Amino acid sequence: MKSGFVSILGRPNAGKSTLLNALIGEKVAIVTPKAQTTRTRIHGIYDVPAKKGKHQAAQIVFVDTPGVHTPGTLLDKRMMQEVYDALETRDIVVLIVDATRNYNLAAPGEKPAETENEANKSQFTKSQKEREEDEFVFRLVRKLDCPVFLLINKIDLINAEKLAPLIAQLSAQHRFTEVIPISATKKKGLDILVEKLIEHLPVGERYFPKDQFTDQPERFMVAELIREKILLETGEEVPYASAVVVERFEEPPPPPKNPKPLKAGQLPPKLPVTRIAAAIYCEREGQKAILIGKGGIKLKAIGTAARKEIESLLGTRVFLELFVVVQENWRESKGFLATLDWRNQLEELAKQDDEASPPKLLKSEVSGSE
Ligand SMILES: Nc1nc2c(ncn2[C@@H]2O[C@H](COP(=O)(O)OP(=O)(O)OP(=O)(O)O)[C@@H](O)[C@H]2O)c(=O)[nH]1
Repeated sequence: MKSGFVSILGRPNAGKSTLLNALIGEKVAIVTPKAQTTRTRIHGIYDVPAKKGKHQAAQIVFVDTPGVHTPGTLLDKRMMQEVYDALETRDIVVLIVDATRNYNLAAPGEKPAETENEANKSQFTKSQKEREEDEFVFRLVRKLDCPVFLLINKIDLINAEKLAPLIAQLSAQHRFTEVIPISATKKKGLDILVEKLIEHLPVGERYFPKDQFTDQPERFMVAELIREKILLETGEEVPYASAVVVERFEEPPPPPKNPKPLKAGQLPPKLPVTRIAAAIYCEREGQKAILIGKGGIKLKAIGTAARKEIESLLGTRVFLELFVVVQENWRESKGFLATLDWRNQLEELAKQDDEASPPKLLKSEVSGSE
């Protein structure tokens, strides 16, 4: 069989996480219309059976990455480090671009052209920044020594006649191994993508068990689902200044192995309950007030929406308690950012298990529960 790592690279909002979820067929990464939704590398594992006349069996480990952007805060720098790490440990890179955007790129090796709209300073800054970031992404892929695919995403949103010039323009940026137009939401072009990826993957054994679809443990997916609802429910700077840490995750006891058959008219027993407490961190009192909302209405909306999804993820009922904590300037705190990293949290939990003590609760203030 074939196996290997495929890193998904692109600007914020290009559709990386949507593509990952579409390929895996499960919600592995959260998706929102807001840029910079993804903050860490996330592995989605796709075990593909052989298809006669098309491809052999394969295990493709897709690595979703944060969107490539100019770092402002220390958090941004860490997000970009996640991108670089994903580029180092890969067999293939897929660069995903948004077909609805305009690309005004300098040719490889050429100095970027001057921006056209100097009269409108805010417009200037935005388009200049976007162009610089686009050019940076293409420079990144030009340094790679592995196959790089260009995926032109969101083709469901553009007129067909726009596609050929876009392909021609972007193909001039690099000698891409494949250029494939796709729609991640409509699942268009994904079969050919998988087929071509398998063609270019090395021969090798599975990296993960056959039935595993992500390396991300449940409790961290739970934290991400809560963060997704914060992103969807709040505006302005709140989504970017928020972080979620699951502080308590109490699974119900396993169901009896040989349950008694139900008697006529007897209702099935209620699903067991998972008890979860999570802290939502923000940077300022004002953000905390927004997150809680008048009379706790916002926190309740976040909790309700998150609970529903967590229940379907875990297959149990869920009691979800949310806390809002102000941690000033956490995006610039090296120590705090390290504790947010779920891989570090896993190590910490493993240590606590060794010492047979209950999971440590971070200091937090109770603000609402669902
Ligand atoms: N119409 C359409 N929308 C898409 C498609 N792919 C993604 N989107 C939308 O684009 C937005 C961004 O998608 P994400 O998957 O979160 O993008 P991302 O590249 O992971 O974003 P970051 O986490 O910011 O790096 C969401 O609103 C998606 O629903 C597509 O093929 N067609």
